[in-house]
Amino acid sequence: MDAFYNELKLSKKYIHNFSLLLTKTNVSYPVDLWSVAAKWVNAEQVVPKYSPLLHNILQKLELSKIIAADILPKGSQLKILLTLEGHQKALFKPKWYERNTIIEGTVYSGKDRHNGEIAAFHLSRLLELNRAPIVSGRILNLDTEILPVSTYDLSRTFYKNGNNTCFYGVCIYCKPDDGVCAKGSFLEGSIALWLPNKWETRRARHPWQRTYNKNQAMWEMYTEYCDVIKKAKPYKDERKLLDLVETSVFDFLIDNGDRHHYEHFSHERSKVLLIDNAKSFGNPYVDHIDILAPLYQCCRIREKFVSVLISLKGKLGYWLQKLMESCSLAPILTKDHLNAMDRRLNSVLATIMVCIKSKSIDEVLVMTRFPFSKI
Ligand SMILES: Nc1ncnc2c1ncn2[C@@H]1O[C@H](COP(=O)(O)OP(=O)(O)OP(=O)(O)O)[C@@H](O)[C@H]1O
Ligand SMILES: [Mn+2]
Repeated sequence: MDAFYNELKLSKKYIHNFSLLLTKTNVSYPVDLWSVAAKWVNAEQVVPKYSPLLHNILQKLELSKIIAADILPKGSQLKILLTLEGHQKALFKPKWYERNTIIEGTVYSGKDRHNGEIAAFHLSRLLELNRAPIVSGRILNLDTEILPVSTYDLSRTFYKNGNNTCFYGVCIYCKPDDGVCAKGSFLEGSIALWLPNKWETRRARHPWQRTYNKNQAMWEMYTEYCDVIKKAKPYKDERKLLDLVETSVFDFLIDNGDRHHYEHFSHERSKVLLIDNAKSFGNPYVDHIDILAPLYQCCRIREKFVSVLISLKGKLGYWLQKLMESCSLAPILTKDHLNAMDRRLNSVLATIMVCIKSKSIDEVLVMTRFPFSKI
């Protein structure tokens, strides 16, 4: 680690105290936790850096009474839009795979990994990005908690397979012969807190989007692709590009090669949000280095983010596991997935080193701390 600090000429005074992320409070007075979470949201982040009430909000997601269940007419994957007591919306993504299932094929193969959605939320905190909606885990009783409060559009997709309750929902890829089945009535999944309506989101095509077919995308053919993107309108202001570089590191660590679009708030200073992280943790023995293309093609990255990465070197799996320990569905990731993240983090740091060696440290690291720019 010292070698990295020395080589990157970063000051060691920026020590990141990851144990503060584990702080919890026992609130003995009534607090409207949904309002607390709503007030956390601003153009730059969805959760604060340290939030002792986060644990209470995660628990509330796990335990709140469900007052309505509906389809979400967006996206290609099966999910349920829930309304929880207190009129809080939440998005449920069902479990399709066991924790140790290895997804073979392309980087975007397979169905959603609900545990990946949970792990990604905690990783976003650990990396101090704080831009992923709050996600916990929950086991739903489809027969008693969902069906009685379901809209017709959702309930008409329910069916039985033996003793198991199943449904196929409404989405681009949702089909009657491709439903998900509970064990009896019980279905595990991730549950994400819906962002407040006043924070309107916009969707943009990711410049490093895959073609999802045998043809190569522009970014796969031209090593100078970043120079073209830098001149395009949304990226002339470098902040968005630096957000996408951070997103690429985040996605490489979780092995998400499916960020075809990204979302941000309509607010002009909005950072890129980390919504939809479920196509992750498919195979712990494979690293898809091309997910890092925004990093190695642009060779620009915020220095503050690099200092977090260095502090996590060799400890990323350990800390992530610690943050996820109190989740009701723990363990969330197998040891192999946690190890894979540490291995991938080393590749990220090596990539940054290569950038610095081929350019210069000042060209690669973007200073964001006072008294530097506001990027
Ligand atoms: N927690 C949330 N708060 C607010 N909006 C959300 C939240 N989660 C998802 N959305 C919205 O719902 C859309 C669909 O969700 P998501 O991307 O997770 O589904 P998907 O089926 O995997 O989509 P795709 O097929 O595009 O990959 C998102 O693009 C976003 O606009
Ligand atoms: Mn998706």
